[in-house]
Amino acid sequence: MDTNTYDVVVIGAGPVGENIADRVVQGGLTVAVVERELVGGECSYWACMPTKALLRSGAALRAARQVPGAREAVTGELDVAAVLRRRDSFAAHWQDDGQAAWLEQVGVPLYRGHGRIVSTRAVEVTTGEDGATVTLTARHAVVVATGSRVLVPDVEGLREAAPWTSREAAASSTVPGRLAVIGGGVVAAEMATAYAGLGASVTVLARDGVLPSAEPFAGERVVASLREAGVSVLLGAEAATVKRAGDGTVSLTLTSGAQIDADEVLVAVGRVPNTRDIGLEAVGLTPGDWLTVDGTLRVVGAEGAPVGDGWLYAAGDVNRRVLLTHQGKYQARAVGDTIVARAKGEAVDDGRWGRHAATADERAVPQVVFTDPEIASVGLTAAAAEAAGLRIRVVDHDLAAVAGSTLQAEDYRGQARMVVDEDRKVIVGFTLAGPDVAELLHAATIAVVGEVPLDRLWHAVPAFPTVSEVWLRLLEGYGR
Ligand SMILES: Cc1cc2nc3c(=O)[nH]c(=O)nc-3n(C[C@H](O)[C@H](O)[C@H](O)COP(=O)(O)OP(=O)(O)OC[C@H]3O[C@@H](n4cnc5c(N)ncnc54)[C@H](O)[C@@H]3O)c2cc1C
Ligand SMILES: NC(=O)c1ccc[n+]([C@@H]2O[C@H](COP(=O)([O-])OP(=O)(O)OC[C@H]3O[C@@H](n4cnc5c(N)ncnc54)[C@H](O)[C@@H]3O)[C@@H](O)[C@H]2O)c1
Repeated sequence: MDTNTYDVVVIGAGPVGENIADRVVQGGLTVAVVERELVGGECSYWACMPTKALLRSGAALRAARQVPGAREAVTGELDVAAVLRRRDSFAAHWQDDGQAAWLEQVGVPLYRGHGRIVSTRAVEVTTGEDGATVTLTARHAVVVATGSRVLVPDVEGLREAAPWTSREAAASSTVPGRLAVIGGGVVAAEMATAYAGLGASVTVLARDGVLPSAEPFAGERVVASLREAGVSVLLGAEAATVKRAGDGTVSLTLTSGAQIDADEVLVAVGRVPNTRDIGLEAVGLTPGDWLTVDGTLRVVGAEGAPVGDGWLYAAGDVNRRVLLTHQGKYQARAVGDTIVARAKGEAVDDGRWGRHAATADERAVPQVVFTDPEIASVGLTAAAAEAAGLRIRVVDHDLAAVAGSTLQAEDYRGQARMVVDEDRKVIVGFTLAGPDVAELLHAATIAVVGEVPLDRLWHAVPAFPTVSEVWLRLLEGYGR
């Protein structure tokens, strides 16, 4: 038997590629994984984990300062070196031995190198700097899980100024004195929060506002608290030119003519797919494009038909459905099980909420933005629900007006919003803004995914005195 032939070949060992391999092995097929950097991908080393570690100490300090008794015990500021050390450990010191060992343990061969599709079901891996290659052949499927990287916009001088991307922001061993941030999305909001907490003087150029795709109150509360923390948030501001001087200072000239000087500039205006050099031309697709997929995550061409006989799949960031680790891993479970089912000639259950469909990607995506306050949301915002043609009713409640919140912290500030589909009497969207609301989100996710009728939710009684009592207040606000 050709030892380079497997049932499935996965290109990319980020969180998504790892989980695809796991499902395929669980299903009794063989699989090989190709990775050119670190097993674990962006999330483990330069995204979710290190950034949340950078944010967590500041959040813990704020929480302690909001509770009399604990407040008095806090006698200093953040220990920056200790925060960075903890971050380093959460990034596994940028070593992937642990995750590579896991692949070995579950019986998945790892090919280290750059993977490129060369023909139907064949992936060539360039394994070393000498250009040595090995070709892997898949009996059933190839899955592209190559993720995404930062988008650097065409701002004059920006590339030459060697800006920070999310990678440098996540992994820096120093805190710049002055940090300018271009962008107002999730990365910009979280990194402005983290670096302000670590002592940097931060300016945010939020051309399109802060967290513009969330409920408006979310962005407003984050802007207010960033400003309270000393961050200069310039709404509507856009960089026109960027220049780094010999002493390292970066000068940004805005379209308004104003100038901002900083020690580093972080660019955080979105992502592009890692598809430039993966052999898409070999299957009639355009290198550099996001991959479009059908309901079972098979890559489709311009006409909407699967590539070839449907042997090519794409999951995670690279298909642009949802750029979040947990949704990518959810897709991984679906795609892994689908490939196994098709290989065994079993029926594929790709109907709405079917075992092989990633239905939640459409209308039930949970996300937590770890700013101050935390923004936890699932499903549609009111604006998105209206744009989707739903007849909705919005119910808001002040999170501070719940017994559990008053106990949680002095001067607790927050807001909750429930978006109800009036025709079906179910929740289609839920957003919480407040300290420590992240862990409240899953209840809302279950209500949205389960399409639990409002009159049944009255029987889901929140414990007293918890912040979850906001559920009762929202139902009372809606009326019985
Ligand atoms: C700063 C930041 C913070 C984030 N925080 C969160 C968060 O808190 N929660 C959350 O859910 N999401 C978060 N995300 C998003 C999350 O990181 C991504 O959604 C997730 O990493 C996508 O996983 P993936 O496996 O699709 O891609 P990736 O993690 O990008 O992994 C792809 C892998 O493929 C490899 N690869 C690429 N091309 C090739 C090739 N040709 N050959 C071989 N290997 C290749 C890469 O080296 C990489 O290891 C964050 C993103 C950023 C930028
Ligand atoms: N906690 C989390 O879940 C988390 C944290 C970080 C990142 N992520 C994920 O990573 C992805 C990337 O995050 P991101 O913040 O880079 O992207 P984003 O899409 O969240 O935000 C980018 C922002 O930049 C703005 N923008 C676009 N082009 C611009 C330009 N030329 N000049 C100025 N502003 C411009 C957009 O209006 C948008 O608000 C997101 O999809 C997000 O889901 C998730």
